[in-house]
Amino acid sequence: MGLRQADAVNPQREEKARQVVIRTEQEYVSRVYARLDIEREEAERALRQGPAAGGGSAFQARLESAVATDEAARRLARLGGVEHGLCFGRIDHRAGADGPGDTFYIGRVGLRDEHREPLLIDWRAAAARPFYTATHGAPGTLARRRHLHLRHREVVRLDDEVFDLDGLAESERGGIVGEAALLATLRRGRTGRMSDVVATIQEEQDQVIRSGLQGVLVVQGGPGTGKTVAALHRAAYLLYTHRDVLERRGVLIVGPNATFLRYIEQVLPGLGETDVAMATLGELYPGLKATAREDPAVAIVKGDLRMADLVREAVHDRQRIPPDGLHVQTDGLTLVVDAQSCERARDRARGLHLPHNVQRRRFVHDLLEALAVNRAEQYDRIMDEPLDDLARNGGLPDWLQELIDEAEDEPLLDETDLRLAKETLWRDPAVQAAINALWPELTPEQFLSDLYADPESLARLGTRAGLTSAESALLNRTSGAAWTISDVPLLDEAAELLGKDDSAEKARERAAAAERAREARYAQEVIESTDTGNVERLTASDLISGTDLAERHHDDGPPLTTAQRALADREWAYGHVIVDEAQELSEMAWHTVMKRVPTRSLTVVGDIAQTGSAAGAASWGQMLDRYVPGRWREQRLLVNYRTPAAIMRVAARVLAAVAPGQTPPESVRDDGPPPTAIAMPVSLASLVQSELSSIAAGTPDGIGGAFKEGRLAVITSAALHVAVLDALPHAAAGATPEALDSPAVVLTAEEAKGLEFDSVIIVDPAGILSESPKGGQDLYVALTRATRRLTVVHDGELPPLLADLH
Ligand SMILES: Nc1ncnc2c1ncn2[C@@H]1O[C@H](COP(=O)(O)OP(=O)(O)OP(=O)(O)O)[C@@H](O)[C@H]1O
Repeated sequence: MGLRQADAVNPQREEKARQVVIRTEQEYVSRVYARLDIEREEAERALRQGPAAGGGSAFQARLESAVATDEAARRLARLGGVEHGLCFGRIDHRAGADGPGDTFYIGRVGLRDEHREPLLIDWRAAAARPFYTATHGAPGTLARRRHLHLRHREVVRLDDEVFDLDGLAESERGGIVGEAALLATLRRGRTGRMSDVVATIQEEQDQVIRSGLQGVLVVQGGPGTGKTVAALHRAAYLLYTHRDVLERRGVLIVGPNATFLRYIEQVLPGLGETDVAMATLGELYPGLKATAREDPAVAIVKGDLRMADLVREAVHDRQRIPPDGLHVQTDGLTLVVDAQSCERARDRARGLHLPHNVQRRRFVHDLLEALAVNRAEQYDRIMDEPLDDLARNGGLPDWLQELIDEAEDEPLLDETDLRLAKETLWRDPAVQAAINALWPELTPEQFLSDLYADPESLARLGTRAGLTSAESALLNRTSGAAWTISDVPLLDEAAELLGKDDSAEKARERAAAAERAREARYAQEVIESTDTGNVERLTASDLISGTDLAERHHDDGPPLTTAQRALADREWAYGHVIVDEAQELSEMAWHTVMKRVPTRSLTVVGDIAQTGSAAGAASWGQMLDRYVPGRWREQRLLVNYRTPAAIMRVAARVLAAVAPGQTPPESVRDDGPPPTAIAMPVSLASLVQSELSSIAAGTPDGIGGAFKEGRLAVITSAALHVAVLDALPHAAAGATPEALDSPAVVLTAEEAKGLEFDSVIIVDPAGILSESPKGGQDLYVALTRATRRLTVVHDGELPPLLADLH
């Protein structure tokens, strides 16, 4: 990692030199903050004042106001998020023959001074890259990398890595100080929220973060290797580097659950990005928040790709032909359309290759036409009856016969007659009911609910989709049961195949489109002519397109961000999608995710060894080859930044049993007490109390104080869950976003996924192992959540996998 302690040759002289260097850096950092304040004030003023008064129409005034407000609000949001640790690094390039090398300060945003000279380089800019990539073996042109540690706006410590002492100017050679910045960061107490690591990104992570936008990047890494945190920094980097595409199309981050999203939600704002869509899998179908649990056996079936065939078969099955033709009673007549005509209408509608509800319009029209013609024929026959009698009795004069013959050559209904007849028929509830029974208009929810509740259809259609009868039977449930996460891809698939008959809506939209295009053109002109002051446009969130703006401000009400619009639209195509804990996604879930990103620009982050979901991935190829055969690239992260080595040694034995091919990541931390095992009976409340005291006692932060932060989790088997909760009345229960704020929380292994705690108490490891087919993975996840302390509480013998515990 290239971290190096300073040699303390003469402590007094070192200290003095250190103080001088800190003072110099303080001056610079104060300038940077002063600049930030000025830019914030300017943005606030712009927001308060709105646009300069000008002539023009009311619309023009509204739009100008919108442009200025939008611009200022974005600047403020961006500048507001970067206060903490604004400037965290400095790089000094080697001096050359023509003079001293360049020095750059690296920070969360780019800032320029009043002369437009760079004051702070955005960490994502190319000029900042050596800060992350230089190593002692390959320092490039760097002479030194310096980490600046701030408390509020005060410089409290510096960590230097010197690559080339000769390459530094004379005045810079003294005062090389510091403890490894990375280790200092890692030793901090947990706060219940993930924070960004922009100051200490490691080289292997930097490669992930700055990997190209195109294609599928898989980031495979063991627990604590920084997959999540690297993926979030990658989102910020991609938005910065490809803002044209990504700001319009948006970036989506898919996380395993709402708690996890809450856990990571501060990272992107801290990096100056506030406009990224975040959703759980259960939220990918707009309007639904599916959280209900699914039986693992059912989840396996629902996650299988054959379900897409079942949904298709079931949609087709709702397009029916009456074997004896259609018979409808109306106006005292029985109208009839024979089976062949119904079949022709169905095939014609299907031939459109459009979604069910859209094809239905064609089918309804054709059947109404057939009914109208049949009605006209019946009327015709009734009218003709007296004449037929006359003809039979030979009483029909020649002139009348001629007239009748001529009329027979005419169509029964002209175009207008036909349209009116269809309209009249459609108003008759009996006609509507008869046609709806053959080809109903369906919502995805109604459709899927009906299907689940119909064992006969499930069995029949399941066979066509390649399901066994046992698998089909597992899908059966009562109508109205709560939606589960495994239902979401099926609802999504149904929505895709059913579509919406939005012809009326479309007509209205077309009428409005011309008007909007005019507004967009004008908005673009306003943007181009708006003076944005001297804030450097360094982050993606600063720019908005004219079309965006016209759309945002078209309706009254609060403007929508790209992320908000994208999340509300099932058919939104994102510019990039990041999937975290991606090993948990089923085939059907991938099917849904891939629909959201037709360009296949994805970052897939996970650990195959941690797959806990019954329908999850056994390998990345199993899930991805179908969509990007041989075209996904994999990057491995090999260093564990979370779990101390002593705990990881215990976890490694479990890993060897559950995923023999996988190597555990190497722990960068080697601190903390060895993990321990305690046999029941034990007072959980006292144990929790003493663990909380241990972590509150704090780890020195290297700055001089002790952290009052620190979190504890009790991870338990389902069997003992209730008993553990009873024993710990003050602990938060379950993975709720609020639980993150509690010092102690009781979780299952599944709920603990992706999270971390200073101290972890695992209760009933044997229970965790036996409760699910992937119990080994669950135990591995539980063991690797601790950043400092691990205690295992067991009943009876310790499982042999944990024999290494004291
Ligand atoms: N470069 C870094 N500098 C400082 N801290 C880091 C760095 N990389 C990772 N960390 C810290 O290590 C911990 C683990 O990171 P993260 O949760 O992203 O790992 P993960 O690979 O997603 O883990 P898991 O698979 O167990 O969920 C976090 O506290 C994170 O802040």
